[in-house]
Amino acid sequence: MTNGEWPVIETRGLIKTFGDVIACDHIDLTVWRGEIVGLLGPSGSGKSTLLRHLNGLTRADGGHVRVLGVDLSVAKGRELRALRRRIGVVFQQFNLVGRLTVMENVLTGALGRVRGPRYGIVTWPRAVRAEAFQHLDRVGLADRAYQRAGSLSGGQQQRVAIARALLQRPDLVLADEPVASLDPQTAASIMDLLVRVCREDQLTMVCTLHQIELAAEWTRRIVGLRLGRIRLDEATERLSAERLRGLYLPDPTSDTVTIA
Ligand SMILES: Nc1ncnc2c1ncn2[C@@H]1O[C@H](COP(=O)(O)OP(=O)(O)OP(=O)(O)O)[C@@H](O)[C@H]1O
Repeated sequence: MTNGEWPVIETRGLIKTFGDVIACDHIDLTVWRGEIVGLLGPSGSGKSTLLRHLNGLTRADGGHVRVLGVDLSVAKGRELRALRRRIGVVFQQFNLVGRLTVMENVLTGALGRVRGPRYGIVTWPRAVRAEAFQHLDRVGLADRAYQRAGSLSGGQQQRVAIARALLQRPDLVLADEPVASLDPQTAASIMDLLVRVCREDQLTMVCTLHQIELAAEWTRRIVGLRLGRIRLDEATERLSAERLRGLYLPDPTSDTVTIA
């Protein structure tokens, strides 16, 4: 699919091995600006490894990875740090500093553009504090700004993590199983929030998920991995539940998934 825009993510022949294990096996993936992509596949199929390549945390053994115009096969140092500032990451375990307030956690999202160490909320520029507050409001936690982050529920902590990612003013959001630690109802509300803010801010998102139902409901396109290979890549509305479940069949020889 193309929409006349430039690709935010482009991998060509991406290979990553760990000893005998081929975690990424010739992955060709193009993601266009504004797309909301669900990355599915059984445990060990290579989802996290692929995501780590997109963030420049892992370097490919072969092939090319280009993200937001940066060639990650060669980028390092300042260029890599500048790229990472444009990528908001949302983790399964939220990765907040529990003893700090919600507001202080959100403000760390601006560390890439506000120089110097910061000790306490008032040392941050007023405009950044206002922006952080706006994002807290968007995620529904304006009234919790001065509460310790560690005292919040899992769903609330993930909302704080989303506000922190938004304060980065990212172009791309990478979400690695953002709802895996949450109960079904909270998981749905977090997916709703993530997709809503991405649409509002015209952000591109790649989100690994374990729940087929959530991917079917909240993503526009599903990329399915199995044994390090892309086994399906289609608009979500065209994918039947049966084909999606096929990704998870235990025996590869009985795999009924159509290779895209
Ligand atoms: N640092 C590493 N060292 C050795 N093997 C690794 C490393 N990282 C990943 N692997 C292997 O690469 C394969 C893909 O792992 P990866 O974590 O990307 O899968 P995944 O689809 O994200 O799994 P899960 O859904 O369980 O998180 C697995 O066989 C895994 O054991």
